[in-house]
Amino acid sequence: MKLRLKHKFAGFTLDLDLEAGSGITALFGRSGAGKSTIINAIAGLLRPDEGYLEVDGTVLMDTTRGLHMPPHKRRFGTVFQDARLFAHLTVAQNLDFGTRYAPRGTSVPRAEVIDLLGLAGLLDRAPNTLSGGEKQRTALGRALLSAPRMLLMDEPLASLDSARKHEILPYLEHLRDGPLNLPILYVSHAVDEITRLADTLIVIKKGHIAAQGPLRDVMSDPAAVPLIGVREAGSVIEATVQSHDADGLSTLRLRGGNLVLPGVMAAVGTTLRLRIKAQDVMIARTRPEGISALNILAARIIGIHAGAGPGAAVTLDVGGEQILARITGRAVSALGLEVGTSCFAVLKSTAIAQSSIGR
Ligand SMILES: Nc1ncnc2c1ncn2[C@@H]1O[C@H](COP(=O)(O)OP(=O)(O)OP(=O)(O)O)[C@@H](O)[C@H]1O
Repeated sequence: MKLRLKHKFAGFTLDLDLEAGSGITALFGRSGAGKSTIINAIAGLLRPDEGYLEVDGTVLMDTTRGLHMPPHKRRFGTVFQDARLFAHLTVAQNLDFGTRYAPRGTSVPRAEVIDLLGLAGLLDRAPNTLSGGEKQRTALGRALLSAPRMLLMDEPLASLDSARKHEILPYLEHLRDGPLNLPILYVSHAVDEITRLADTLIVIKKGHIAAQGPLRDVMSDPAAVPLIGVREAGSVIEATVQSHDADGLSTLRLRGGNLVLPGVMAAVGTTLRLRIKAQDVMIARTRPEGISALNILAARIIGIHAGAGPGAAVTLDVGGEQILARITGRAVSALGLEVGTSCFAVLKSTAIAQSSIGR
């Protein structure tokens, strides 16, 4: 789905062309970058001084022509930070409300949505008896049942505590990978959430697109480090669980070797995505010995990007997989690192947090 969006307010302008295929397209950016305004503008909830919105060649809004398609006709399903359920209706009745908005001739199988979101046991409950995660699942179900052309989600997990967040993430992964094939535009400022969920990443800065592309490409692009934030930046790689070992560690196979990590819950054979923060990767010219770090991967340097400060982002090729390391410029000089240098990436087992492991 292609969107062309331009909205002008006093003191703030949104101007972007974005493309979102099926799966999750994450909108990421600093506070005030314009992420929520983009969601509200697409949904039709704003009255800008000047505004234009085109979706797959159809103009939904053009203030120069006095055109402003109302929100319910735009066919976008919305889920916000607060679930915004109808308090006087049960979960089932809230879901009915979604169905009522589905355009004639379209329908999303209700049983499938209830099953996908685990709502079967909650249907008779009132919203004030639900946990935060259950409320969000209901809001998501209601949005899905309106048969939207796209789902707009604005920080849907931001008001949940960490346990509730981890309870709902698998539902979002199933929605992403499931049969509904719905494009989802997903706003979050949490990098761990985005690296778990997104297929495509769009970084917003001051109402414009600063970077966009497949999640793994943007995350491993050294130029994107300042946009993501130096502490959060890092590559996303795929690895397959090979064994769960007797000492509580698990061995994962990636293209360029094995990783040994704690706390991996997935079954042997499962392919997972892992975020490896650039600041957790060290580089050695020769294979280190007598070192406690269990993960030592043979690598070759394919890019060095000096930062504005003392840091440098080094892109490593590890068996065809790109891993980003953030080290100091001083270390780059001291080790004589250049593009083409063969080296070793060194990673502590505990460097990859449970929140950085997704399906
Ligand atoms: N109706 C409006 N009139 C004028 N300025 C607006 C209007 N709506 C939003 N803005 C401005 O747009 C900018 C972006 O705000 P927005 O809430 O979209 O950012 P955000 O990226 O979602 O931030 P956060 O992560 O903090 O929610 C802000 O400077 C805000 O003041």
